Amino acid sequence: MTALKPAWTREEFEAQLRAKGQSYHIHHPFNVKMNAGECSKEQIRGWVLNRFYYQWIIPIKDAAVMSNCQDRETRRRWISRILDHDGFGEYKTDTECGGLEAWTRLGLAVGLDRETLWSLKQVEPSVKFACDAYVNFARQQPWQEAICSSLTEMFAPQIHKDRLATWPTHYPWIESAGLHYFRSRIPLAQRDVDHGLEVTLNHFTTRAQQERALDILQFKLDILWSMLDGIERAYPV
Ligand SMILES: O=C(O)c1cc(C(=O)O)c2c(n1)C(=O)C(=O)c1cc(C(=O)O)[nH]c1-2
Repeated sequence: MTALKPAWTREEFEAQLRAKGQSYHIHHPFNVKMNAGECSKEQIRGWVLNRFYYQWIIPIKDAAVMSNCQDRETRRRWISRILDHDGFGEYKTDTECGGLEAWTRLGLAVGLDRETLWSLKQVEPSVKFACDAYVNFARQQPWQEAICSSLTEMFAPQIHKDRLATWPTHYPWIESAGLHYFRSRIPLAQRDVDHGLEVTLNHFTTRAQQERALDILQFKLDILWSMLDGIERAYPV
């Protein structure tokens, strides 16, 4: 009989989750190429167009998390994620416009038009399947597991900062206002991660549960990685 492994402490568990950053899509060859200034206009447009589908599903995924969540305090905090992306009110400020609109501005800045983006018609099937797998996971699994899967956001501030640091030099043809989305996400991602980690560290407490959390995070990392695989294949040059 194998002895039960002891649970990791909160600190050890968080370190294990953070160590998963080594398979974040920041290391995907397409992302490395993009931030090294080696992508063509077509490749940048292809990435923006396909990544729009991820932006599209995020608020739907967050609504799925809420629909499964029995805890009012969690819902009170989670709801802001939907507003972050869909916006609210009168479209008077960047915050009211929301992330989908900011991503649209990025699309316009790289030379795509709104109709092409919002029709979703040119999204690669493999990118669509990968994103839909994330929504389905949130619909079908307990809300704590769906929240754990959002923890790839731990690694997102760096990828946004990399784009802000490299794109203006490498891709001067992109109007700088188009990069607002990346700037806006840095503080929001930090707030999301604080909440996501709190839920995850509180919920997954036995060693078996903690290992399950690592598998969930890997599943989400694989979604992001496969999206870039699909984009790289569709836009080879
Ligand atoms: O540009 C990126 O590489 C990237 C990655 C991720 C992520 O790690 O899931 C998110 C975002 N951006 C992002 O902008 C965003 O709003 C977001 C929400 C979530 C989530 O899982 O709920 N991930 C991400």
